[in-house]
Amino acid sequence: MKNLRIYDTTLRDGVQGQGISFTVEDKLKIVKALDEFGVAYIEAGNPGSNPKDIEFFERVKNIKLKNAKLIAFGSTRRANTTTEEDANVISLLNADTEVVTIFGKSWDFQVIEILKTTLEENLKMIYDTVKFFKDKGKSVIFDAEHFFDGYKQNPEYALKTLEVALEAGADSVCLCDTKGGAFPMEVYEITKTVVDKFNTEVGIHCHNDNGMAVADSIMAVEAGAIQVQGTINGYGERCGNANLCTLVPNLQLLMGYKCVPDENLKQLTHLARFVSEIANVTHDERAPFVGKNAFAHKAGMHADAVNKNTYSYELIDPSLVGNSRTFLISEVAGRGAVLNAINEIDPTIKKNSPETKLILDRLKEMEYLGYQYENAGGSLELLIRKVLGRYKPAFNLKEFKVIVNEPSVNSVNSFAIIKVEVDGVEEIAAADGDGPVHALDNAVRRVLERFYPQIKEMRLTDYKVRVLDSNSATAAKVRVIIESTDGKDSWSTIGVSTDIIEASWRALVDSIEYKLNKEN
Ligand SMILES: CC(=O)SCCNC(=O)CCNC(=O)[C@H](O)C(C)(C)COP(=O)(O)OP(=O)(O)OC[C@H]1O[C@@H](n2cnc3c(N)ncnc32)[C@H](O)[C@@H]1OP(=O)(O)O
Ligand SMILES: CC(=O)C(=O)O
Repeated sequence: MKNLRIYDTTLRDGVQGQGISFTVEDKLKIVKALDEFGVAYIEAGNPGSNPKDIEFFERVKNIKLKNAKLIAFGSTRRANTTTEEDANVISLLNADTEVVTIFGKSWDFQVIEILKTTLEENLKMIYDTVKFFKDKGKSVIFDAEHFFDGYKQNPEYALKTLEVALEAGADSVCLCDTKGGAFPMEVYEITKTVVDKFNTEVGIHCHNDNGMAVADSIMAVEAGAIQVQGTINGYGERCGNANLCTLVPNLQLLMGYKCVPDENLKQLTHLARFVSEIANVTHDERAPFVGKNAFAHKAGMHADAVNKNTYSYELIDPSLVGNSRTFLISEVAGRGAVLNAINEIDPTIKKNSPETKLILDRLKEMEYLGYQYENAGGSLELLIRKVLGRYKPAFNLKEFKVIVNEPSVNSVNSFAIIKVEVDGVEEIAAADGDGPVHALDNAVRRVLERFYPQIKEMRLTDYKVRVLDSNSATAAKVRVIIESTDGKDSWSTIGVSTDIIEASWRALVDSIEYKLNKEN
């Protein structure tokens, strides 16, 4: 099994992505998590860029890393100056890391048009900067910026930049598809040329502008690259960098390369979510391997097959990357899929039992009316209980009234009055609220708490409304989904109606009934 070195740049190229910014504390937490996961290198910032990164490199010295080497990143010296007087170079030195990564231009067009210097001076900038850090005892990785674009237009010059970096003592060279437009077959060919020509460790750093960063990185590895750069969740400049959460499982579990210790791979889903959480970015649930949907089976035939043998529709055992399998129950489900949910309530029911068919038919009728059970597990459980005769309504609604006053007084504009009956006893309560649904929620709790004090433990954590047929304008049907928790469990319930208050009421009743039924 060939060992690869995983080089994470979430804290450097990752923060070049739109919307991504970490505090020093965030960076320290992510460094610890990446080190636990077992990456070889953590490129953690650009000390020549900002005071935050300078503070980070000062504070990170107090953290003892078990697996990873920390890297400070920066450019070659500027044109027509010396390394000693270049502020970026000096900041990089002051970061005091054992390894530095220096990026320099490998594309002649960029040298002329962007650096506005000569091809010869660019080679000197690379040589001087690498040599400067080697003389200071550092390990140096040379990131050949725009290497693939450069190679396609002027291969001699692109190769020369690598040669100069190696002559100056660089310990490895990394080929960058900086503009993110390379195709996998050309990455393979060009990387192979470099691997065959130079006796050094070759790395790959791909951007995703044409959507091929992961494929490109894999082809570079196949051509002999052993250092693989990328970011957690693919964050990075423009369309992002090669996503390590996709790359690592592909390389290690499907292709047989060694990236991190096998047992550490189980941390991957947690790591991906942890970084999303810190970045304050909604986690991509469709992400391969680490998204909630990566092992979610919805089509009836798929769910049936997975129940028989998981190999039928799963690339890997989800637990290998710390993820888990789910079955989504919907109108495209078959008996095999609903059986899993039924068996949680009654394990004696079989796929061929008449109840299974009755539940499936009821589910499909309700989805036809606009219900969607895959995100409403609480209501699904109640539907199953009702068909199985394992449901006892906690109360009967006698009536409710909701009054909306405009203009509102002190932002309270709604009142609700409700009458219920529990075991032959009728009770009435009234409450106000910030809107009609809030008032109704307050009133129903107030009246039911007299019978069921445990309702006090419950609170709503989310309320979503979706218009199902917007072309019916204000007569449109709406779907309300409510999420609730009692501190121990969380559950979602659904209501559908052309009247938003009625749809909300149905979701609210299911939420309360779910709580009371789960305790019986
Ligand atoms: C492909 C990559 O992702 S490489 C990493 C890029 N990362 C970043 O740019 C983030 C950090 N950057 C920064 O904080 C700032 O750009 C700084 C502090 C480094 C420089 O800021 P400024 O001095 O104000 O320059 P500015 O950002 O406007 O322009 C970039 C300068 O770097 C030069 N430059 C660009 N690439 C290189 C290189 N490989 N080697 C040397 N100089 C370079 C440009 O020619 C330009 O120089 P000029 O001012 O003489 O025209
Ligand atoms: C170095 C780097 O981030 C790039 O070339 O994309």
